[in-house]
Amino acid sequence: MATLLLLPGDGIGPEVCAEVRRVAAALVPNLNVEEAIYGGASYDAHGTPLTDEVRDRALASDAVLMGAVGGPKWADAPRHLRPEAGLLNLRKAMNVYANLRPAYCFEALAGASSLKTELVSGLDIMFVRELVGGVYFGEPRGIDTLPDGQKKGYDTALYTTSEIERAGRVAFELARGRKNKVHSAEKSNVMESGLLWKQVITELHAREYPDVELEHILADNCAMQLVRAPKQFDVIVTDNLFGDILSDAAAMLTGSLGMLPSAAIGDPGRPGLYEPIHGSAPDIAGKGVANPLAAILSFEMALRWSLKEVEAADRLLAAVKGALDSGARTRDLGGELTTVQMGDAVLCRI
Ligand SMILES: NC(=O)C1=CN([C@@H]2O[C@H](COP(=O)(O)OP(=O)(O)OC[C@H]3O[C@@H](n4cnc5c(N)ncnc54)[C@H](O)[C@@H]3O)[C@@H](O)[C@H]2O)C=CC1
Ligand SMILES: CC(C)CC(=O)C(=O)O
Ligand SMILES: [Mg+2]
Repeated sequence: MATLLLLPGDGIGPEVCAEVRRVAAALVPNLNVEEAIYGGASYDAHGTPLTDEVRDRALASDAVLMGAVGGPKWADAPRHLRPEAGLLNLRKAMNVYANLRPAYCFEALAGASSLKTELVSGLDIMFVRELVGGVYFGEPRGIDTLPDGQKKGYDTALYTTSEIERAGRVAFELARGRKNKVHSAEKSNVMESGLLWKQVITELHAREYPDVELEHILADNCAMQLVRAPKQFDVIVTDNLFGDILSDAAAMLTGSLGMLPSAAIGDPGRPGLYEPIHGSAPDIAGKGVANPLAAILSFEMALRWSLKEVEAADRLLAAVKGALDSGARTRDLGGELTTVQMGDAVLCRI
């Protein structure tokens, strides 16, 4: 029996993960769903956002699905003990270096926002965000006091050839099964790590993927093009920081940040880490109004990528589509459904 480890985390994390639990029970009753405490909740209970025990359970499971971590309550915790540090440490420990973030617009939502229907109808972008390197992990970093009393805050943006290559490979492979086009986004005009990124992707493309169309794009232009003409993109491969920001922006093309799931994968055979791309949303936490679809769709990705339950994944995707087609909308989508009611709308179609 396969094991899914649920890490609900903080804020709306437990609310959206409760819906995943209900969906999992109805859809794949033979799946062993376990749960563990993590993030700010773990810091409160154990003094650390990620205990060794939870890390080891994650590594031993078939897939991990987390809600979200963080919030103002832990803003003053030491940097290495903040909930977000627990998340970074888990990603690193699991070595899930490629974060797939699909910005897919359900047809029912294409005309629902203030965005023009023709801009987003049929939108289907796959971000491949490098997830365990770059400026979120680079050393040295810190805040030091200078001799004149000023302070200096600094981070290190660092990539190696192999880190770029393995993310690039995932992007090119994915593109081959899609529209065969990769945009590589960086800032090679101002950053050395960006220059290396461009060189390595260029060489990898020439050597192993000449059949795939490759275009290099500066990350700031990419942000603008995502808003201007998003359907020009198929696969976008980019670093940890730009991928974080560009995918949040693209979420709004799909209707809401509450719609975008993600799959973080590493080497074949290793467990994947699945998470909605949104955070713990402290502004709505505890109100029961969060959109659970990003978490439910992250479970759909777990079924597809790690648990090899493709038929169940297809059924779940159809159920989400059916719910949206019938007009089910949480507040972020302009409706009035609660988190549980949106869960019900999906469940009754499974
Ligand atoms: N993967 C993770 O665990 C992440 C954690 N964070 C953490 O979350 C905390 C809050 O960060 P924010 O900047 O506020 O970003 P956020 O993503 O939590 O929220 C941004 C806005 O989107 C809304 N939103 C997010 N998810 C939603 C959903 N499912 N349904 C409806 N509305 C939704 C929120 O209400 C808020 O107005 C911070 O501590 C941050 O570090 C942020 C991003 C990712
Ligand atoms: C460490 C996370 C809080 C960074 C983030 O926003 C994300 O991974 O989406
Ligand atoms: Mg983010």
